Amino acid sequence: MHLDHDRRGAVGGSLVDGAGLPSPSSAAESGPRWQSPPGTPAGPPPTDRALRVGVGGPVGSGKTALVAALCRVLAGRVRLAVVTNDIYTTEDADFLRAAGVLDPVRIRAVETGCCPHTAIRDDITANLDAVEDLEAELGRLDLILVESGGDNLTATFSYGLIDRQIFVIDVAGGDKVPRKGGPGVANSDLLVINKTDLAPLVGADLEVMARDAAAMRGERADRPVLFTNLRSDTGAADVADWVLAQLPSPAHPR
Ligand SMILES: Nc1nc2c(ncn2[C@@H]2O[C@H](COP(=O)(O)OP(=O)(O)OP(=O)(O)O)[C@@H](O)[C@H]2O)c(=O)[nH]1
Repeated sequence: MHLDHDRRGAVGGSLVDGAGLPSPSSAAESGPRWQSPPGTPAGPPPTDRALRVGVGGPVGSGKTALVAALCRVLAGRVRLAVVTNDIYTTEDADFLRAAGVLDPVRIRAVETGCCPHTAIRDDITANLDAVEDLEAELGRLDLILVESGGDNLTATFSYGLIDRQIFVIDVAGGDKVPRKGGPGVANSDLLVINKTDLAPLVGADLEVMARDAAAMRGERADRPVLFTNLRSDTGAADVADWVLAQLPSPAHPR
């Protein structure tokens, strides 16, 4: 398989056959240290409340761009709301409101005042309050996206807050990032590798990233890897399809 710089694909899933990929690099060959033990993938989707999907990843990887893209695709198809997290501001919520991707009343900002991972993993109270407030005010929802503040490769969500988690990394840091591993790269329900348009500028090899991500994640069909270029929305529809596939039943109209 050849991944050109503007093409999205998947490994560990059904969208791209990883059979033609080069063999794992030596770093990945030693085996993922963060791979989920058998039996710990996300459970069945809830049927009595909205599906909660966390979007996490390093600073600037494209989490807000992905949430905006998902809102553009999904807002007309499901009853959707968004919670954003920033440390000291409401920057991401303000961006989404200004972009007009979702009715502003459906967007709630959490100011964590602390390291982003604390608010999505250690003390999830503020985020749970925001999610429950949205559900109380807006009535039955199908989907709530919870965007974490930008953190690092160790930051993942508590499954007490969300039902599925998307981890977003980007190409700008070089093609070494997937083989550095960490729980987001190895264990997230969906790994998104964004900014494929920057690959030629930073000398990143997308095939290496695909191969190392697959090695870290164990090439599980239920936990794919998708490549995106959110400058041009390339791949966003595939992420949206993955999100829709997590819902318990056919999406309700808004
Ligand atoms: N070239 C390029 N730029 C992108 C892409 N996706 C996002 N960006 C830009 O990258 C910057 C950071 O994007 P955000 O979506 O704000 O990233 P984030 O992960 O939400 O950032 P934090 O919340 O600060 O951690 C912005 O200037 C985006 O316009 C992409 O696919 N390609």
